[in-house]
Amino acid sequence: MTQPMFDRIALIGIGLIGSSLARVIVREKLAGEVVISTRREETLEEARSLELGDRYELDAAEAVKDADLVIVSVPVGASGAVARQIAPALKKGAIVTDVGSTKRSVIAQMAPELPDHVHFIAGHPIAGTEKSGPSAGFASLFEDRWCILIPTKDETGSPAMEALTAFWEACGSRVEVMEAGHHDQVLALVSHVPHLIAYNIVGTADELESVTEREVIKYSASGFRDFTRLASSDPTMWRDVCLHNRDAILEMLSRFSEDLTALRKAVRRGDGEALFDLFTRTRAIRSGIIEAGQDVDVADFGRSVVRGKSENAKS
Ligand SMILES: NC(=O)C1=CN([C@@H]2O[C@H](COP(=O)(O)OP(=O)(O)OC[C@H]3O[C@@H](n4cnc5c(N)ncnc54)[C@H](O)[C@@H]3O)[C@@H](O)[C@H]2O)C=CC1
Ligand SMILES: O=C(O)C(=O)Cc1ccc(O)cc1
Repeated sequence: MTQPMFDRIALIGIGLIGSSLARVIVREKLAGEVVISTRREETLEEARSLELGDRYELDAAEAVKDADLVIVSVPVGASGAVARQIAPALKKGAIVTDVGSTKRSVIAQMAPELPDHVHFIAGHPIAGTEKSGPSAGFASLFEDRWCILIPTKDETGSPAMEALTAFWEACGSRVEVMEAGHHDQVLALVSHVPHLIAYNIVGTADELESVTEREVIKYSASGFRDFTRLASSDPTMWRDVCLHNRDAILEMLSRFSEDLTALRKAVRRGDGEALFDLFTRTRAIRSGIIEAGQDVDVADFGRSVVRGKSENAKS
């Protein structure tokens, strides 16, 4: 029998992401033992009844003892508290990582709490759904998805970095290394602001007195349905994302508002040429993404979009 990649993996937080990791770790036999910890007893019991791990601990410090890899999968606002809790129990040489949707804040919260004798490498799988909780996860979630890693200290090219890269690749992902600030800008544009737009449009529909709820349900075409899917995402997770990537989100929202004002003006003036030009440009971006399939390079996509260009997809 081949050796598992890690003797013991501790998963702190067992919602959509933590439980998907648990499932793929078991399927791919990536750990000798999987230890699961979460804050609430009911959630831990749910994980136990789903048989997601080998051991279940309410105390996160107990869970990380002797673990070679610790993956923190909690709402980003709880990262500092979790790091503080686990710090005294971490094994020398352990790899500590996370999956949070924002990176500058998570690193600022966790790095000062963790001892020098561990390797802290922040992470973010760009894979998810609008669902949450232990039963929402599935083993194939990370397949053909990008996972962004952000080495802290001098982990670039280190054995820990190589081991974590190999771990994500075994989960089916492609790994890209990125700087935290750049990650936060790119994700503000391609994920955080789109979620805010969805929350906003669904909120607007909810408040519009001239349109009944029945009509919204009855006539919603797939475009609006897509918004309702995003807007049903977990409120705690998205509140934390907004609070912890504030600057980048505000910057992208300003750009968005400016462009929306220009679009509004084109509609008001009946400027068909401006509307046609914009719709042609955006259609090309979509085709580029589809043609490139999973070959879209997240960093390139982000860089070009953040720069405001559309040469985003590798062909
Ligand atoms: N949902 C998604 O599509 C994606 C989420 N992420 C990130 O992954 C992280 C986890 O998200 P999900 O798994 O979707 O959330 P979830 O709501 O499904 O699960 C969160 C888990 O964290 C636990 N938890 C909350 N506070 C805790 C604390 N103080 N100590 C210990 N456990 C605590 C909860 O009990 C639950 O088990 C978040 O940081 C999110 O930004 C990253 C990629 C995709
Ligand atoms: O459900 C969707 O469409 C998503 O966008 C999932 C998602 C949510 C948050 C992330 O940080 C990454 C992926």
